[in-house]
Amino acid sequence: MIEVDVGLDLGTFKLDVAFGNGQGITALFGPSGCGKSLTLGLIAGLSRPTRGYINLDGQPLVDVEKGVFLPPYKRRIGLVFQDSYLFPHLSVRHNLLYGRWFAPPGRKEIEFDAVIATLGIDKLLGRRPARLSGGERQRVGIGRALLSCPRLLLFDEPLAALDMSRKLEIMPLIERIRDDFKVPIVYVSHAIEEVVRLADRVVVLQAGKVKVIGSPNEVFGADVSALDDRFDRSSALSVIVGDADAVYGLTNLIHPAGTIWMVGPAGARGRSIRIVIKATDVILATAPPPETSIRNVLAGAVKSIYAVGPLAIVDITLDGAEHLAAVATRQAVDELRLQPGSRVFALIKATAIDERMVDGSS
Ligand SMILES: Nc1ncnc2c1ncn2[C@@H]1O[C@H](COP(=O)(O)OP(=O)(O)OP(=O)(O)O)[C@@H](O)[C@H]1O
Repeated sequence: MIEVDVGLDLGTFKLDVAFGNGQGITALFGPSGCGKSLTLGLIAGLSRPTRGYINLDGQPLVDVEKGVFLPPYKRRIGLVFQDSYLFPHLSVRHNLLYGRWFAPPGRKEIEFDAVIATLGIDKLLGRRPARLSGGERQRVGIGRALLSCPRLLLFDEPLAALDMSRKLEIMPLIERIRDDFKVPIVYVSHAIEEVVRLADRVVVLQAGKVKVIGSPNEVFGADVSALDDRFDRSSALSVIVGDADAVYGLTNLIHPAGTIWMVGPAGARGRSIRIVIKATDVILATAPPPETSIRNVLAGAVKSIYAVGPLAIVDITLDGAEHLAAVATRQAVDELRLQPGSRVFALIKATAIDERMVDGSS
């Protein structure tokens, strides 16, 4: 486990963060320039903090006050970046075996064949990186990091350069790495869908400081004041997969506030998954609508209303206690006479929820 409590003074930018992780994936999330990559660099040992300490599994990696600084190659931390920086003159196999050099003697518990099988890269072993697609390069980069038998994996926007279908291929692999190899991961991203799908806990950074720490549901479903990026707000809901409608290609999801239909498959019936709903995809009503084309009606009560210019963010406590954020015009909020405590029905188009929004992990 990692314990971080560090400061870094770069003159124009000051970083001051404290957080820990557990098993699974801890996401560092926040807007561009908030300090996510700097934090990863401090954990990896690519730069030195100006104050504080970082411990990994109880071992000090850096402790400014005690003058401790373990060099990066002794930390047993694997790195995966947006671009994997594979050695162009080496085959995929030799790039992977390069990662092996960093595994400590007698500690090769992560096996070459298992990594190849998990990442589906057996057919690529003889190729040079120039002949790989972006998604394939990322798989190899992940494999190389994993084969060093790291105590921790750091991912810095690993999917940012990939298109949506490549992202959908790689995300389950990251989940399998978490589940099969049990290596804890610190994952930097500013893509909310990725974070909600992958993260077990989220550390939200803002202007170099930790703003909030919690599960995706707590962080993205919390008070609207928890996140500043208000017009990019989304909520994470935990649902159980119900029946699929093969004729129409829809899947029924069960939530205490109502049933939800989504487009496409969501995996096995009875599975617990998270879905993400953008605040701009939610329409508010004060009574359940009669006949409409809207499939999804979730019941709840207004918790708070936050006005920003002509718009308002309405934070709803759904029946069953999860939160859902909606964006509406202030005019609509006034006409509906919404105020904290008002009974409200959130209408969400089925097309707003699809397989991109589904957590495939559980
Ligand atoms: N060596 C440096 N000297 C001075 N300022 C720096 C240095 N490196 C980064 N910064 C600044 O520190 C801030 C945080 O940078 P960082 O790369 O951690 O952001 P980030 O949250 O990872 O952003 P992004 O999502 O865009 O990658 C930025 O304002 C950046 O300009």
